[in-house]
Amino acid sequence: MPPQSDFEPRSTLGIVPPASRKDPTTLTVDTWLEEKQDTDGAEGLWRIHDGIYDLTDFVDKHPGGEEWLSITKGTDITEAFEVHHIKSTPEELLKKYFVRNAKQKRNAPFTFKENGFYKTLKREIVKELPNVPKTTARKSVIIIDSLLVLMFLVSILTVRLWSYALGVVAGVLLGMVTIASHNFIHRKNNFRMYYFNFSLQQVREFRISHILSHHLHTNTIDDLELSLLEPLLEYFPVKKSPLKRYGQVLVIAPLVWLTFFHTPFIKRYIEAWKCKGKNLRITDLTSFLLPLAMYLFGGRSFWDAFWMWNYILVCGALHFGFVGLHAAHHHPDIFHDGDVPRSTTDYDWGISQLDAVMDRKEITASYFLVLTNFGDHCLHHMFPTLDHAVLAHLYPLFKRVLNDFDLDLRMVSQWDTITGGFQQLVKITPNTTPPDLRKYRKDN
Ligand code: HEM
Repeated sequence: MPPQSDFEPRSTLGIVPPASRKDPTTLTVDTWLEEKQDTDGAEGLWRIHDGIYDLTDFVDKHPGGEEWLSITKGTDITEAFEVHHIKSTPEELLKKYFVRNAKQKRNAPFTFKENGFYKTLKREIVKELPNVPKTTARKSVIIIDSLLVLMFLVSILTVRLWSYALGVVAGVLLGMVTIASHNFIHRKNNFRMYYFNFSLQQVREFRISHILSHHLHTNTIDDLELSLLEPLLEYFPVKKSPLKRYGQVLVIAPLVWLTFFHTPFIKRYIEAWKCKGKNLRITDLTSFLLPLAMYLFGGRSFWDAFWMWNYILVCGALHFGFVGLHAAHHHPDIFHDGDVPRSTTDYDWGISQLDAVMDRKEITASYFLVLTNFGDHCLHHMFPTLDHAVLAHLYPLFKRVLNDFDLDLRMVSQWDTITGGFQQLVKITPNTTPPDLRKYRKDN
């Protein structure tokens, strides 16, 4: 493993972060992918566990889409490979592309042992899936499509009636559509994933920062969703002045939520100017369908529609930012890199997810809330290609496997994750013991 440099926090998991982690002026999803090539020991090809694979001839044939493989060339895709496939066909196919054993140790301590927690749970899920009614996933489609239509109608009415109150409703609908579209981004390309672009964010960037980084190395120094918030919001338990600790909670956090949609958009276009548009996609144009409809059917000038669209974006960003950052990952009892981990050499990836997630009782109780509030978070992290409506059927089985391994899914209240998020922001002392999952057992 390459030596760790002087980053703060030093990863207690032994992960070497990308070189530009501490430099917000250069850290982007693209520099992260590029710099992973220096730390992952993939020898210019694709690394899975300790094998090097040449997937060049397979990239265009990949049933999940070409993009997943083309953007990850030169990196370690172990976790991505393990969690995005439910059946064993990809493993069989992979053998054909083996080139040699890797020379370097993996830059992460996560393992997927056959009899370990994650692989056992996956095998049980494969057995259970045929019992889930085929029509289950339709529920998600009906909800997201209805929300989308409502969002367009309310946004147009916001301009027609020139109502800032209605703009707040349109913003909340935009936030909900954005969150619900996340259910579709983890799979092979499909048109509903582009609903995400109405928020000015971009599917391609999200697939890197959220899916390939945050989902796989959650709350570690390699989690781009945390690094991209720094130095404004620091969720890792690092040294901070009192001004910074409380300033983050009272002033900076609300400002970050308000600009959650505009900031990545502006950064993307600054980057596009530098790289001659290589980071842009024709599908990004979907972002502008909402303001176009507001202008065409709103009955007011272009600038009026433009102004109201931005107002709706800010309201939607506030909703999305607040919900997203208080959904599941931040609480003093949740593992953040810098805390003492469960293991630095043989850390079952599924257990690392249990350590980095808390689910919320009120949200899990309603499927509408699950889809629009990043619910069923732990199961979704572990099986991201399964529709959220399918995940709802898997809880009895999940609980059984958890019991067999004497593990727990921490179920808390929404209030706990909101207050926990703020407590984590002011926290400066790392936890000296690994997460105690049983602490919340009585609440289940
Ligand atoms: C970065 C690594 C990879 C990612 C993120 C990824 C992602 C995906 C996704 C999202 C799907 C569609 C699943 C769905 O919509 O239900 C898929 C399907 C598939 N992938 Fe991959 N993949 C990766 C690497 C590979 C590799 C290396 C192979 C084999 C050499 C492979 C073989 C397959 C096959 C055979 C399917 C269709 C069958 C199935 O879903 O089990 N993938 N992949």
